[in-house]
Amino acid sequence: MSRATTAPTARADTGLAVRGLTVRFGGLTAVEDVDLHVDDGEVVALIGPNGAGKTTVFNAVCGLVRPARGTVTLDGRPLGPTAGLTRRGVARTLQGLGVFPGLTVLENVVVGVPAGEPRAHERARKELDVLGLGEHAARPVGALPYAERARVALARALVARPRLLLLDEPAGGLGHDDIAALGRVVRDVAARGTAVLLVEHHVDFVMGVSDRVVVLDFGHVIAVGAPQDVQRDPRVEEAYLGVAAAGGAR
Ligand SMILES: Nc1ncnc2c1ncn2[C@@H]1O[C@H](COP(=O)(O)OP(=O)(O)OP(=O)(O)O)[C@@H](O)[C@H]1O
Repeated sequence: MSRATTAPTARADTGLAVRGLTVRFGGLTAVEDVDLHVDDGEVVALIGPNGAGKTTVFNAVCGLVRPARGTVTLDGRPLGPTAGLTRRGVARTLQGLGVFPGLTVLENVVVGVPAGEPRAHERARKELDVLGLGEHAARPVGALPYAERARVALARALVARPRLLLLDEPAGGLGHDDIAALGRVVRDVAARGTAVLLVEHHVDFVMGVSDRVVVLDFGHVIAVGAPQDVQRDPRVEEAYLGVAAAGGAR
């Protein structure tokens, strides 16, 4: 059995590669020298206790924060600021979903089709059907329960047919059945060759859906490995799972 390790999985020329990422907010070093890699067709979860630096890494990948040091590349080319993400085949969902409550379900998903690509409405309808939202197409998103709104946000990301999908706490606020359904969707997306990076607190979801788990603590990677190996790693138990068992936050 392989053990969880802190060694980077280094293949910088395909997929997402984060190398030596250091981000500072004034005098605070939020993440330091973080390496991670997400290959095509792979689901990688970034976990860690509150304040470990997960969102900071995610935001650096999205171009929302500027690293003090390090690089973020997709297929060997630097990932630029947010505006360039769609062109590079990157789609993401955000905590709080970011859907437009006054627009219909269909309109929200049409927004996700990259500008200039044909048959936007047809594509959006297909995506809604795949995610079981077809019957809600004409309803305002604001009228839907949270779980359906979360699926609209996911549909909007997927309709872009991303080659890299970034999910920020996708299981947050969902019940057991919706989390199971989300897991199936994420695995289907990866099976089509998409690289998936997710930040998530829900340990069972992470363990069920991920090929690899990267554990952050105090801004450093403390373990990388298959979910079952990471789960047994004493450093992780101490830093994260033990904390989660004791109540979630430190
Ligand atoms: N914009 C900011 N300005 C100053 N400090 C920040 C900023 N964003 C994050 N931090 C700090 O950086 C560290 C890492 O925060 P981050 O939000 O990345 O952690 P996290 O693992 O995502 O936490 P959580 O699970 O609570 O979302 C924390 O100490 C946090 O207070």
